[in-house]
Amino acid sequence: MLIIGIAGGTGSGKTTVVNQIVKEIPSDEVCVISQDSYYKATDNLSYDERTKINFDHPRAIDFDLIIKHLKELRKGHTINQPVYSFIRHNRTKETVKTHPRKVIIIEGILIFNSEKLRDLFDIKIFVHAETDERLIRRVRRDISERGRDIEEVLDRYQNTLKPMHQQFIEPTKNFADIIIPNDRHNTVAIDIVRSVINERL
Ligand SMILES: Nc1ncnc2c1ncn2[C@@H]1O[C@H](COP(=O)(O)OP(=O)(O)O)[C@@H](O)[C@H]1O
Ligand SMILES: Nc1ccn([C@@H]2O[C@H](COP(=O)(O)O)[C@@H](O)[C@H]2O)c(=O)n1
Repeated sequence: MLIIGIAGGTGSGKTTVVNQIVKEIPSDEVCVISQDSYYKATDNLSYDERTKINFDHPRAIDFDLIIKHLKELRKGHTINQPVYSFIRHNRTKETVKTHPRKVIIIEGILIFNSEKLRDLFDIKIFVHAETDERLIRRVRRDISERGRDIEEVLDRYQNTLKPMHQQFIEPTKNFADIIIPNDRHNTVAIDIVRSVINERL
């Protein structure tokens, strides 16, 4: 079994890179876990209170549950991965059965922040894109897919996202084995990652 962690700032292209890697691997040999599924449940808060949460700070993430689930998968057990709603800013009641596979990929902005989690990764990849490129992608994606408007995205960017990126995400690039420059679609880097996976399996 090979556990691959893919970190990088919001909009850097983590999900896109994961999809490119996964499409070349038979579906019964790979599973994907998203850190976004593991935002802490906040049923005790009102919607207005939830909109004020700093989602780019490590304390927003249930690292204990991610680590527990990865260890379960490593033992060959199926897990119930939570499902998160960016519209409601909360976990839903649904879960997705995620089965153990030869290759387990986990992606998220803060996954290199926890030492205990980092220690579970066989390969650590950081996806890099310039700040302005990430902001442009984030504006487009959050408006079209996550039910946001331009004011929401820019306020969040200025108040939490940018300072948290500098404090908690960018420094974790130093933990990476491979850094993928992703200002443009980087097919060479994806090919290299695929070869590394094939070699290790
Ligand atoms: N190399 C790229 N060039 C142009 N657009 C990209 C690139 N990589 C990702 N995108 C686009 O940017 C947006 C955010 O990408 P995504 O993979 O969701 O980022 P992340 O998971 O890191 O937040 C998506 O709309 C995606 O299609
Ligand atoms: N309710 C939420 C929860 C998180 N976010 C933002 O999502 C970003 C991380 O997801 P990516 O897919 O972009 O890596 C993070 O920057 C949070 O600000 C949100 O907007 N709303």
